[in-house]
Amino acid sequence: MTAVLRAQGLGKRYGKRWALRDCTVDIPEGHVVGLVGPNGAGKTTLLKLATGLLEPTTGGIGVLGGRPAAGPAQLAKVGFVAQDTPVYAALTVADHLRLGAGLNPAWDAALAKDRIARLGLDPAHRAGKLSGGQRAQLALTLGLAKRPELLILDEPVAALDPLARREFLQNLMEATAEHRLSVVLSSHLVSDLERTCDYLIVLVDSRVQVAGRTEDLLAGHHRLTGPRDRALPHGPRVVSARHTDRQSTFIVYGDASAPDPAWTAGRLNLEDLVLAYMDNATAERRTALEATR
Ligand SMILES: Nc1ncnc2c1ncn2[C@@H]1O[C@H](COP(=O)(O)OP(=O)(O)OP(=O)(O)O)[C@@H](O)[C@H]1O
Repeated sequence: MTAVLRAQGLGKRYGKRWALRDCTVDIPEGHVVGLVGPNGAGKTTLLKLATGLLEPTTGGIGVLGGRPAAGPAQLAKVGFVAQDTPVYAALTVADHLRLGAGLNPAWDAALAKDRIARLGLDPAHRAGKLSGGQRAQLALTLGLAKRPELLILDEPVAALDPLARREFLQNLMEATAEHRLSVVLSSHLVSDLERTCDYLIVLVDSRVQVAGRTEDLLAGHHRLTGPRDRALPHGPRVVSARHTDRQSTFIVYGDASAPDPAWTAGRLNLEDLVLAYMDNATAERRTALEATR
């Protein structure tokens, strides 16, 4: 199966500071991939490397078997909606659709027209006069109507109200099922990803913390709760640890069927899992900082 995105030792540095480092992922096609992480984690950097808007400092990245932005055929296969959902302020909604039709060989005029009508956008309206959310919807319509094989969306729902957010994510899932579309989208909101994404990448402090199919990740991680003074069973890898005076709670990856009855194993939801990896990265940063003092 073709990898929709394959990165090997990928890194991007600005001056002395790494925006992304040691990124090795291999994402199969046909997924809605959620890229989640806090502000400044490196999400936009990874997405821009995938679209060819940035060149790597180290390593390499392949998208749908080609080099990002390598030529017209590669450009036609990948749609990208940037974080600020750029549109041309002086052009009308209809102008944007005409532009899309002129620039994209696989343009789906019916999809674009239908989506604009369903959103209640006036084709004669100038884009500069649309609300932030309406501009985002216009940019997203252009991305979908391009009929790419891979649609890359940087924070696509940030400007949308809750109803529009749910409808857009629903549309995305339908489009992936109908048109062999793969999607990579970034978000801060795990609740959005939980409903939509079947593949997850957690990025914190410029490094990929974990990546994989969400159902595999959820099946493989557990919460182990037990007395503070009791040793943790051997086997599973500890992702994060929290302690009170009497009790310890570990998020672990691996077989958590502990023979010691003092430990209780529980399942996680996606938010617990993401927060555990963020927690872990924060604790590591704190330890590294303390070591330099
Ligand atoms: N052009 C640039 N010059 C210098 N540093 C940059 C540049 N672009 C990004 N960075 C830095 O690289 C790091 C990663 O930024 P990036 O925009 O990829 O994060 P992000 O996860 O998308 O954040 P957010 O969720 O806030 O959009 C940050 O520390 C940022 O300050």
